[in-house]
Amino acid sequence: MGRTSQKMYSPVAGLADPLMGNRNGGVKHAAGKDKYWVPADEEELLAAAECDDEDGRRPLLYIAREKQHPSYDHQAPEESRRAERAAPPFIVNFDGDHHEQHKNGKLVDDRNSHTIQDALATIWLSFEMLGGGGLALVVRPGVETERPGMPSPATGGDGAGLAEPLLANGDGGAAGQAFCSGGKDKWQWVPADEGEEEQGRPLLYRTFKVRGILIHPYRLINLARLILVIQFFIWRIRHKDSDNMTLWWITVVGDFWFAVSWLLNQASKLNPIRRVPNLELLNQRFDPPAGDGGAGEHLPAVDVFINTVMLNHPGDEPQLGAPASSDSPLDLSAVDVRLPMLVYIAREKRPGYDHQKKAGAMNVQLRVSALLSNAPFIINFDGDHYINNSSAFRAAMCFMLDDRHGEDTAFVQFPQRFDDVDPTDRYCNHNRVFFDATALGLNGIQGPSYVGTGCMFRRAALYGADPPRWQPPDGRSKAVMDSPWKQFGNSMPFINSVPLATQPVTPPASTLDERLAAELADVSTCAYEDGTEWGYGVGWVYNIATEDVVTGFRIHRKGWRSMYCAMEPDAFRGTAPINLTERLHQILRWSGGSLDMFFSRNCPLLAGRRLHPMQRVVYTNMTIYPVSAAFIFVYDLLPLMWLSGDEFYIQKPYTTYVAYLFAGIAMMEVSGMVEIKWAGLTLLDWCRNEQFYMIGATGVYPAAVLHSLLRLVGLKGLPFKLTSKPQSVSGGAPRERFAEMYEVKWSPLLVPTVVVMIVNVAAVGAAIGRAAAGGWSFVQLVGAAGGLLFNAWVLLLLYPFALGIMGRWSKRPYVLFVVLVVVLAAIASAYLVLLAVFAPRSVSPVWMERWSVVRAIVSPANWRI
Ligand SMILES: O=c1ccn([C@@H]2O[C@H](COP(=O)(O)OP(=O)(O)O[C@H]3O[C@H](CO)[C@@H](O)[C@H](O)[C@H]3O)[C@@H](O)[C@H]2O)c(=O)[nH]1
Ligand SMILES: [Mn+2]
Repeated sequence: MGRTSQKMYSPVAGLADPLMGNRNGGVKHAAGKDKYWVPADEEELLAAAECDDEDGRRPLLYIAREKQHPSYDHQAPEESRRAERAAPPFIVNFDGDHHEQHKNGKLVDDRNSHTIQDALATIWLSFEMLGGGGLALVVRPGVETERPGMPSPATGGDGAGLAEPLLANGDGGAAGQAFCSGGKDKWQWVPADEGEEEQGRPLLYRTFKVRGILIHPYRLINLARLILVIQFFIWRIRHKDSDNMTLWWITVVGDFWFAVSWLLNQASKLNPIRRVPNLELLNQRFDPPAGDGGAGEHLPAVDVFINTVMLNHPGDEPQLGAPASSDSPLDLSAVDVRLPMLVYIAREKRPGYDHQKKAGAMNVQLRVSALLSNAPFIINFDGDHYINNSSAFRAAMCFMLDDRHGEDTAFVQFPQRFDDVDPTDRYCNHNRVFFDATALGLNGIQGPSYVGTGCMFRRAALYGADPPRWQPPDGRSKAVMDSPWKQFGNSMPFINSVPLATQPVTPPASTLDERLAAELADVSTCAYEDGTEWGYGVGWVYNIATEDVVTGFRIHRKGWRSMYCAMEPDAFRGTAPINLTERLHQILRWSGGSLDMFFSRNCPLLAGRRLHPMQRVVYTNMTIYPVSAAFIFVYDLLPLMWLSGDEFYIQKPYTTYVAYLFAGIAMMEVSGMVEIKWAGLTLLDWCRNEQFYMIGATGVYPAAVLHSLLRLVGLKGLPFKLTSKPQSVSGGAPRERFAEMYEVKWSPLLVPTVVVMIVNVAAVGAAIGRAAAGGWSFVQLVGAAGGLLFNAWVLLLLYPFALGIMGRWSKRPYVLFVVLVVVLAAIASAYLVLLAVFAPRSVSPVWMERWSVVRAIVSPANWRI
């Protein structure tokens, strides 16, 4: 398909000014490659949508830039059009469940609409599988009416809520001050940076620490627990007394591992830090409104990366937006608008080349954007996430541009928040404990880990540069300048762009001529990365299921910091898997990937001294945690003992052992209770977290351990599945709410947890049978009660799992209890019968008498009538 260069840049229907790259004008490409490259136009987009085979995907580049096109909506459902009209000027929304977002008219935060325009953003969409159906992108041009901290029509003239995004009620005032004093739910936090303020430096963000009345008891409890744990081990070693020494050893090792993993997990939580961006100050310093003399600098540019992968979308075809026309809902004639450049990339995929999934797509975006806009900052979103608070980009800028640690800050991570999770959050999709407690602990060290989406990066950090605080005195960053082609590949324009990526303000994007188009095509090929450091030392990291944690780790390892920014309304929101099996596969991917990282050259224990010692502890915990599950699994099966005829004790004196365990667990739980206070969580959030940990620990984490062992001996390991998302169906009958949650999808991953459940229920039944048989001493009774407590605890933790495998029945949870009681009664009586038959002496005479009656009735001798 030869195209003249003139045609290449001519407008196509649906876009006012698209610039399409194709490689035909290029000079670098061997003719043999041609079949992988096609001109990008509308028909091709449609054709590509139908091509969803994994290998041999053709690359596609589609560029629309600047001005004039008011709406670019792939789905263009009537609802979304209405929302567009109702909402203020500038919206970017990319989300798999677009329709739902519009339902309540609450598509995005509608109070401010400047983010993208102010930050001069460029948007890059990378299609893994051009499916369009679930993707909706609405880009609306900004109108010069409102600005954070200024009266805005959308907030009825009260811009205070914008100036202080962390104040839920918008009770503004000087940023940070009101946050700690006025906010009624924020009494837990006090300023921690007063000294810095005195030096008269402008603080683009404020730092808060937990109020002493909470944090001191918290630390004290954990110190006490540490002492208790040490005491416990001394006691156990001194009392090598057990009915079964093998089990004794297993439990000593197991308890020791639990102690270590508890320490790894707890240590990083002791100094939680919250940071609050001061948007008002940012606005004063940068881009002051017209009439202010215009003395301020401009905010740096941001490239916005969005990956989309469509899964199971039944025959949805992308629709390109309607051409701008007279009945367009927006009249832009009177406003000064600048629509960001919009680039669609479907990179080349070719048999024989590992496309490296998301990491591969990110790296192509990194290169293509370097050639077109080369913004010093990048923000990335998964296809299933969208922007919810348009002040978010500016909030991130507060951290990047602050005088204190700004230039050493590689990324600003926002929490992941989710829509359409059932209200009880049955499978802990919200991950509140991580995002509201753990992350704040990391914030007090070197910074939060990168979690894959909703994260603003400094481009140079992704290229492997050293942070200024670790740069050699001669000012040259070795990592970036040494033999650049070996690191970055052969594209000279790309290599030339690298040093410019650190400039605060990016020069205007280059003009898209034929040579550039060829270059863009070239950097999107599979072969481009051959023999380079892409995926290793440069960009997103390859060959791992959790590219996010590793990519963040490599950046921290170089000595960069990161910042955590939770704001209200949530900066970004996304979708989560609410089906049990999907959720388990998700955490299998995470835990398997994490363990792979531990056993790789990116092991945190191997990192150099630039990694903060406590940050090393954090990453060690983050990668090795699945190992605990091996022990948890064994412990969960210990109740099997109840089924054996004889009773025995793992550790004697048994009551002391139980007392230690009880005290240790109680202290841990109390510590958790204090933690939810300062994290602003509910008891339910916390319970769900405990429950889901146990669910993972019984089935998924052991599988992850198995996976890593397979990989260690050179096998392939387990295959990881992509998370499938709740599908939104446009039109038709309204779907059942959370239908996906009630679907039972069998998978081997469910089996171990089912086994643990059966064992524990059976143990309780047997214990009841035994107790009923009578003849127990007091000590035996106490032992039995302790055992029962353990069983009940395990079962309570597995409750959401039980609901999950009940499918639709879980809408009536009482069914579960009826079944439980019936099963327990059945097991208890069966156990009693077994005892009567095989060990009559251990059954009390009363039961034996009854038993003889029963036997007489069922005895064949009496069957004759
Ligand atoms: O071949 C692929 C696969 C995935 N993606 C993108 O990766 C995202 C993450 O996949 P998803 O199925 O949503 O998995 P989650 O478990 O929800 O993802 C979490 O965990 C991943 C690491 O396992 C991180 O990359 C994600 O950012 C993080 O949200 C998708 O939305 C896509 O945007 C691609 O671009 N290409
Ligand atoms: Mn996701």
